[in-house]
Amino acid sequence: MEPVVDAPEQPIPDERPIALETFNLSKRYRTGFWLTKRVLSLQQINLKINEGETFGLLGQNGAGKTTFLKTVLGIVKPSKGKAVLLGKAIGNRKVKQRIGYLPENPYFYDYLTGYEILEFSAGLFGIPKRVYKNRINELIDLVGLSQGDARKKQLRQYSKGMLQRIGMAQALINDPDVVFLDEPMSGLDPLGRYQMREIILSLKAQGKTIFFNSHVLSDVEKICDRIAILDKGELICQGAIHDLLGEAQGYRVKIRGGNPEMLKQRVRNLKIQDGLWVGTLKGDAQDFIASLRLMRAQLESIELAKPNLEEFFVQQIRNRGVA
Ligand SMILES: Nc1ncnc2c1ncn2[C@@H]1O[C@H](COP(=O)(O)OP(=O)(O)OP(=O)(O)O)[C@@H](O)[C@H]1O
Repeated sequence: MEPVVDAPEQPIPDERPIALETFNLSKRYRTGFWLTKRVLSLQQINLKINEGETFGLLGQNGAGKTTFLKTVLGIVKPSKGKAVLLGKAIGNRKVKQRIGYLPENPYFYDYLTGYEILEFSAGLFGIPKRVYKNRINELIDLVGLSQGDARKKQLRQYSKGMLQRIGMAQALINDPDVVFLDEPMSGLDPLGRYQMREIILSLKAQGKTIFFNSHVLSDVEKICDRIAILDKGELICQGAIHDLLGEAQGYRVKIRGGNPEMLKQRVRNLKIQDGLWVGTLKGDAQDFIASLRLMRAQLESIELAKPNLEEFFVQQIRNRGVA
């Protein structure tokens, strides 16, 4: 009789259709007076985002986040590689009808009022008046500009936060399936950030695919299903936040006494807290415990700790010896 062997556990495939996929997407800018200098802003990026997913692209200043976004939207031409958005190559007109985009620093005709700029955008999409009248009112409400006379004010009288909100409304005028947001929280005060998060979460609840660039890692952690980190144009990791943080977990220790130089060799982010050394173990916990006597240290506590996204981000960048 054949021995019964348990089938190996297969990962459950994600059945959702792919909203965006890039294949070795690369961008090299030419700069300098004679355009002889080259900046490699994106290096062979392979990224996949499923429909209905909220995806955050993280990276330091100049990492290539905006370049990535502009490249997949067809605003910037890739030097190599390709991207497929909603099943079509970059620049497809029908696809453009189904996407919304909030640039990092949106430019508006600032003599138009909030209502007029939305009317103008609706016109660009060919949305009939009977449809856009209601939609504009709903959007003005959604982005929190329905109070007072904001809709009637010219945009030159808007604050940075108000401009960001009207930019968000503009990005949603065509009721897009995929929304691209470049630093949507930038320039917002804490209440504004909270409201922007709520708007993004409501779009997520409607099943829209949301892609956004951000520096504000606490927001990303609250909103995103998956993230990727770009560093100097290279993708250094991507995955579900839960999985990435889970893999990066380590032991957090509290230690009494001990030689700080020796402790630093074994404990990351070592600092003093309430008279104890505190940090995260670099290597094996058993080895560390065995070496405590040598370091003249006493272990007060040891616990499994998941880093938050900010710690994870810093760790990833440091591991590349960049930060
Ligand atoms: N039009 C351009 N011409 C030349 N170089 C450019 C151009 N746009 C961007 N770059 C360069 O490409 C690199 C990536 O820039 P990008 O704006 O994509 O980064 P980012 O991650 O969005 O930065 P930030 O967070 O500061 O907005 C930088 O070195 C930048 O100087």
